[in-house]
Parts: sequence; structure tokens; C-alpha cells
Amino acid sequence: MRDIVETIRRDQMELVTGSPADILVVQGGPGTGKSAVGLHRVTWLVNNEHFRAQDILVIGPHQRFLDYVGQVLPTLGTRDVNAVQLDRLWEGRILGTDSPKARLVKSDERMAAVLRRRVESDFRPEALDALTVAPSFEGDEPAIVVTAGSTTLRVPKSEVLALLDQAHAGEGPFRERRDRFRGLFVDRLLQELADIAPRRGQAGTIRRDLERNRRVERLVERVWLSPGPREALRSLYDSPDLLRDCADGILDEDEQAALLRPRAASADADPWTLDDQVCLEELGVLISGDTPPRYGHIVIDEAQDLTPMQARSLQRRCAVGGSMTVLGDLAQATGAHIPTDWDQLGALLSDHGDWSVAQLTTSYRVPAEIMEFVAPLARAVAPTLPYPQAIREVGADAVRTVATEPWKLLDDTVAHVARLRETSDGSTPRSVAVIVPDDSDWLDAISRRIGELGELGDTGERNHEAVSVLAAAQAKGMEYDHVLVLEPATIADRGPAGLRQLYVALTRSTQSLTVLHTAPLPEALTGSGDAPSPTAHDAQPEGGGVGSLPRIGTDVRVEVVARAPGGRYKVKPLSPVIDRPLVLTVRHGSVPPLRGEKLDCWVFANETTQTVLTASQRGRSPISERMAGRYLSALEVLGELIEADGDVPDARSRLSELQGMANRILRRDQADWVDVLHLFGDPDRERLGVLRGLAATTNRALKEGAFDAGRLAEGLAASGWAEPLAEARRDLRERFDAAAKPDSDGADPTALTQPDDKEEVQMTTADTTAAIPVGTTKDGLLRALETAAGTDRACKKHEAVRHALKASLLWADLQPADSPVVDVSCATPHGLFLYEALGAGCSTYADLRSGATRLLEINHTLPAPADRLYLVLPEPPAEDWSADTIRDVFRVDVIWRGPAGWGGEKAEIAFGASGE
Ligand SMILES: Nc1ncnc2c1ncn2[C@@H]1O[C@H](COP(=O)(O)OP(=O)(O)OP(=O)(O)O)[C@@H](O)[C@H]1O
Repeated sequence: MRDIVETIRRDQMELVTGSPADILVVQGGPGTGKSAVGLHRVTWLVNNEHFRAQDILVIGPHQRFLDYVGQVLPTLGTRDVNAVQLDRLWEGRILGTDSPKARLVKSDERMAAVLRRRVESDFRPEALDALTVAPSFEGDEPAIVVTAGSTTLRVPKSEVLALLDQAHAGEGPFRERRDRFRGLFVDRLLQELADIAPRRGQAGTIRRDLERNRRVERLVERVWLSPGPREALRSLYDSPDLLRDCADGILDEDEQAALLRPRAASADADPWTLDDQVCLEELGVLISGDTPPRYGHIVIDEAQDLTPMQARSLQRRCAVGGSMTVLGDLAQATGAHIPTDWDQLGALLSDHGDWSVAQLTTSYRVPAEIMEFVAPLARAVAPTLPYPQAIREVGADAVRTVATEPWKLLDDTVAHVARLRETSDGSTPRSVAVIVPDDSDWLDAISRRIGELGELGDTGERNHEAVSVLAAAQAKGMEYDHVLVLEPATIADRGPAGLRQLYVALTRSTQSLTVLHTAPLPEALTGSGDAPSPTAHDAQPEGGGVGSLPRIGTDVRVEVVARAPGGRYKVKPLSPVIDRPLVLTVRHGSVPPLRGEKLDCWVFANETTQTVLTASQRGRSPISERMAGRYLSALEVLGELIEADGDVPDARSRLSELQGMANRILRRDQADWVDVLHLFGDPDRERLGVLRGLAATTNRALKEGAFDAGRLAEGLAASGWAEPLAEARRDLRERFDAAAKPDSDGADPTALTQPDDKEEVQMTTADTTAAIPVGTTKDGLLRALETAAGTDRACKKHEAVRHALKASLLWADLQPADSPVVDVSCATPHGLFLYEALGAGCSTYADLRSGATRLLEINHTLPAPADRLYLVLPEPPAEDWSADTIRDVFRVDVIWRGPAGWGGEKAEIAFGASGE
């Protein structure tokens, strides 16, 4: 962020220097200077001695934002201001995450009322009955009896009840009122004692004795329980009856069910979530009056994401007579509660006192060209908010949308990053950010590749220029010169706030925006169709085709009618008739269809207002036998974990595979995604998100040693996935059991039905002949591969490297083998390895890619797939990056023969080393 003192505009200046007396909400679109105003206001408040720096608290969304504050405030001359990330504001470790439904309930303002009732439920005057003694004479009352030394003191029950009521109705936290009751009761006992034994001892000593008297203690403990905040919340969550009592008339049954959670062995082991921590603070206030530190002025950035319970808690941190500057943009709200105005948060932050809203409407960050590109999306997410006017134009090149293929995404990203870094003039550093969908594997893969790009030094002097790779959820509040957004459709699909998350991601740059996508751009961005409701976006038919939505994967013959926005074509159905608007999406680089042309295509996606078709066959491959083994193993893992209490081999990789199955449907990026969708029973995207979340949470629990079979069983039942997973297993088994019958293709069914035995099958093949894969009935493919191998083997370099490889394997005490199709195969202690040699001059990326494809085909002809696949080159690859790409994309490793021996990452593993 730049210092804006010289260019600050009047509307901003008024906010910086506005009265620090109450709660000021600053609403403004992306880049309108809200954060800048907030930080300048801090400096102004300190310089004009309204507050000391240490009495000001700045709250931001994440650590990157705080780093930013840490840099900017000192440049404005202000130090010692407290700055904290919102979710670190509450004490206690965050050990779990809530389901969206539970989050919504826990963070709702109504939860405060439930918690209040929970605390008050520990006041139990009715327990007095069990502690009273019967009247000792006629006309007497039941009474509470306490013995003090040799004296028996009786206080009538009605009087004790009156004392209880008096203390309970008083002011103060729960425990303070409880202590007050104890004091009142002891006073009453002292009075009784004075009546019957007026000359007894010193009042002070007797009072202390009575306060500690066992009967007095027992009475207080029975009628006025006093658990701490954690126990109060645990008992609320794990007791349906108590929850019903406390939430009756406040939360409906579904909402109550969302809160239920069994307690762990100890309170420390309970999976406390962020929203639990907020509730615990609320309970602490109710029970003991523990209040967090207070500040004279609080600046809250990205305040639109505050939950109502968090807003209550922040109000608590504001000193009497204190004030707040609340910065936010309703259009960028991505929290559990999505506000449509500031009324609720304003009221909660000001404790129903004074608050006002001011607007900023000029975008200083985002160029006009980008604002124009994003405008349809802004209209879709916040139709009533004013859309900011950009202050600058930067030229037609500011926005690029680039369609690509899934397998090229990584390379294209790296190439675009290199291009964007090149735009630097060499003296001014340029910041570049790559924003990827949350929870995607791309974050690591891209960071690694970009890290290597820097290490290789291919941009010389400019290596210091920062390239950030971040998940969409991390993009809030950030600013970069150039931004590359990957797969906007996936970002938009991430839950009800997906479109807003995308809006945030697309508005981070000051210079240029590049959008790289393999799936069609979301219609809310291209402006086609009506503004969708965020939750209905890209709805899919449940149960495979209810209502009027055609089932994904259905064949349709269409006639092209006209071009549509976003590189699509309007088409009309010829057969079958589909009663909703149809658009055809055409992959980048393919021949555009002509008006009137008749095409065979299939249903790719159902968007809110239209159905998207494609003619590309990618995505429609049936699940291969090889993948079926992996899928089956993944489909079984949750059940096995429950049965074996977590002791399941390869559980974590199988859970990742399960997560990957859901991902491939959500991303529509793998050859068999449509078949996997059908295998799962055509769930909608939300249900897929639930499955993915369940697999991820279980994986995390195993990693952290916090696995709990009971909790998983409940989670699986609650997710509604138990039956669809069982059905998918049955379906897959039936398909491949049939395929495995001797006359089908001779495949070994054990590879499918007992995936864990795979290694055993291979390890018994350690003799020379058995290591050579036997033939299959895939004759056509086999013949083609044989011919290709024969041609390759005519090349001397090819043969030299192939024999060098075999020699090295023999030196490593292994037994290589070959066949007319397989260049080299070898049973190693780590499973069966397959090697494909490339010949002279075959070292470009294109050569590697076709070699890797061939190797996958060869692997496909084997009865059981190999454990590792290698391309073996006679020289290093022509491009430094290609070996990594081949590994990332095809899971094929590359090694090469150099003057000093074998090269390639961890080449020793290719010769049987463990790689440890
Ligand atoms: N008056 C101004 N003159 C020049 N630059 C300005 C002015 N006001 C703000 N800026 C710059 O505009 C950019 C965006 O400002 P800032 O990050 O405060 O916006 P924001 O409203 O918080 O955005 P977002 O909601 O997207 O997080 C920053 O680089 C800031 O320095």
C-alpha cells in the first residue's frame, strides 16, 4: 500500500479525521482505499492524541494482512499499535472445524441466548427438596439443618428458597451471585445461632467455619452448580435433553442436531473450533465475568465477514467511551453469515448504540478494464451496492482469459508467471500473484515449480521480485501488480460464497489480470443468463435426472444457432428434446462450429439458467480396470477405518484417493470424471463437497493421531454417504467381476478385489520370466506398441541406453527383463518397475510427453499395473522443467544417462534403492 497523504481525496480525508466518538462503518468496493483510510486514521488518532498507540487494536483477516499493517504503520510514523488476526483473538487452540450448518448456528446471535440458558440451567432450587428434613413438630416447616459444633441450626426451606431467589435475581455473573447466596445463607445461620446460643464464640471465626461447613458446601453445590465454560459447553453439545431445554423456542430441531457432538476423553482433546472459542468467551463472561482486555479504539478490516457472535465479542473489547472504525465491503462477504446490509453488525458492534455508514466509491487499485470485466459478477453478488468507478485505465491488455487443457494448466501457469515477471523494467519490482481454488493440489505444485523457476535464475536480476501463490480464501485484502486466477469456475463452485470469493480474487491487481481456465467461465462472470443466486449456481440433478435437468453425460444431437458470449455457441436440440437453453462450449484451439452445423455432443454441466454441452470426448472414458482397483480401495476405506478403529493399511493414501474422486467430478478434469459421477449416483456439488470434507477431516485426524472411530461413524451416517459408497462398491465389483471372467480379457481379478495384495502378486514374480508382463487380449494396442518398440530398437542410441540401464540393474543385483513391448521391466524390493527408453535426440518436452503416454499404454496392457514408471533418456532433457512436469502430470519419472552416470531426481530409486 502506498502512502496516500498526497493524493488523498476529500471523502477519504473526512473519514480519516472523523469524530472518534462512535462506530463508523466504511463501506466500499474493492480497492476504494478502506484499509488505507483505516491505517491513516490510526495515525491521525495517535498524532492528535485521541488515543495512545497501545490503546488501539487493529484486527485483520490473516497474517499476510498483518505483515502489511506492520510495514505500513511505521512508514506513517506510528508504532506500538496492537494488530491481530481475527481468528487469533480468542484464547484456546483451534483443534477442529465445524460443518457449515454447525458453524451457522454457533455463530448466530441466538446462540448467546442459548448459552445464557445453559448457564442458568445450573441454578436448581428444586434440588432443595432432597436436602430438607421433615418437620420436627406439628405446625413446623421442612427445614435445612446444619450442625455447628454441638449446635443444630434449622432454617426453614421457604426461607432458603427466598434467599436463593434474592441472590439469583441480583446483578452480576453467575458465580458472583452464587457466592452471594452462600453469604446470605451463612448470615441466616449466624442469626439462628445467635438466637439459640447467644454467648457462643466470636462471630468472625464461626462465620468462616460455617462457610466451610460440609453441609453448607453440599447444599450450595447441589442447588447451584458451577461448571466452568468448557464443561458447560461440552455438556450442552453432548446431551440432547439439556440442549433441548436450553434451545427450546430458539433453535429448531435441525439446528439443535447440528450442535450435537460426543465429548472426547478430556476437554483438552475436544475438537474446539473457532466458533466454540467465541462461545467459550461468552460463557466465561456469563459465569465469572471474565472480560477480555479493552481498547479505546478498534479498527476492524474486512468486517463484512464477522459473525454476529464475533461482533458481540468485539463490542466487549471496546472500552467505555471507546470507538471503532469498521471497514468492509458487503459484496466481498464470504463468512458463515452473509449480510446484505450493515444493520445487524452495526447494532451488535455498537451494543445497539450509535453507528453510521459512509461509502467510498472510487477504486484506486483496480484498472477500469478489469472493473468492466468483473462488473457482471459484481451485479450478481451485490445487485444493490454501488459499483466503484476506477480512477485509471491501463490499456486493452489488462485482462486476458486463456482457455487451456487440464494437463497443460501447470505449464501454462508457469509460462504466464514468467511472462508477467518479464513485464518489469528491471528496476521497479513487480509483484505477481497466482490465486488458485481453495483446497486444491495446485498450491503446492505451482509453488514448487515457481520456486524452481527462481532458483534457475532464468530471469537474472529480477529474481527478488515476489511471486505469491495463494488460495482464494487468502486473497482478501491483498494487492499485487499482476494477478493470475486459475479455474474461476472451481472457485465459484466452492460453497455459497464461491462467487464472492471469485469477486475478491479477480479484483486484487493494479495492472493486469490473467484468467486461466479449463472449465467454462462461470456464467455470472461472462454475464450470460440472469444473475444467479449463489447457492443455485451450477445445480445438478439429484439422483440422475429429476426435474427438467438433463443428466450429465447424456448424448445430445444439436444444431448450432449462433455465437454466444464467453466463446460459447447457442444450439438447439435435435434429439432428445431438452426443454431449457443449451450452449455449446468449444475447447480452446479447436475448429469453431458453423451456424447450421449439426453436431453430436453431450451434457457437460447444468448451470442455473442453461445447460452446457461439449463435443469433446474428454471426460467420458469409462473407469479403467487399473483405476477401478484404486477406486475400490478408496471406497472401502471409511468402513474399514470404523471397523478396525483406525488400524488400516495405507489409509491416508486411500482417503486422498477418495477425496480425489470427488475432486475430479468437481473439477471435471479427468478422463473418467463422468463415469465416477454416475458411480456415486449423480450427487450435486454440495454433496460432493461433503464427501471431500469427510475424507479430508479423517485424513487430518489420522495424521494428527486424533482419529476417533465413533466420530467417523457418526460423521459418515450424518453425511448420507454410507449407502452411496456401498452402492458404488457393489457397482464397481459387478462391472469388473464380469470383465474379469476368463473369456473377457484375462485380467487378474485379485488386482481389483484385493488391492492390498497387489504387492504380494508382484513379489512372487521375481524370477526372470515372470517379471516379463504376459500378453493380454488387447491385441490391437499390443500390436501397435510392439511395432513402435521394434522401430525404436532400430536406433543405436536407444539400444545403448536400454542396455546401459539393464547393466546398471544387474550391477544393483536385480534381474531386468524385457519383452517385444516392454523395453525393460524389473521386479525390485519396492515392486515392479517399468522403463521405456527414448532414442537419439528424443529429449524435448514433446518427446517426453509422447514417451510417457506410450509408457502408460504399455502399463495398461499389464495384468496388474507397475508400481513405478520411468522414461530413460540417452541425454538430459532439453528443457529444465520438463522432467518435473512429466512426473506431476503423468506420474512418470525421468532419468538419463550422462557422462558421470545416471541423472534425474532420486535416480537411485530407479535401481532399487529405498529413497530414504
Ligand atoms: N487517494 C488515494 N490515492 C492514491 N492511491 C490510493 C488512494 N486511496 C487508496 N489508494 C491505494 O489504492 C489501493 C487499494 O487500497 P486499499 O487496499 O486500502 O483498498 P480496500 O478498499 O481496502 O480494498 P479491498 O476491499 O479490495 O481490500 C492501495 O494501493 C492504496 O494505497
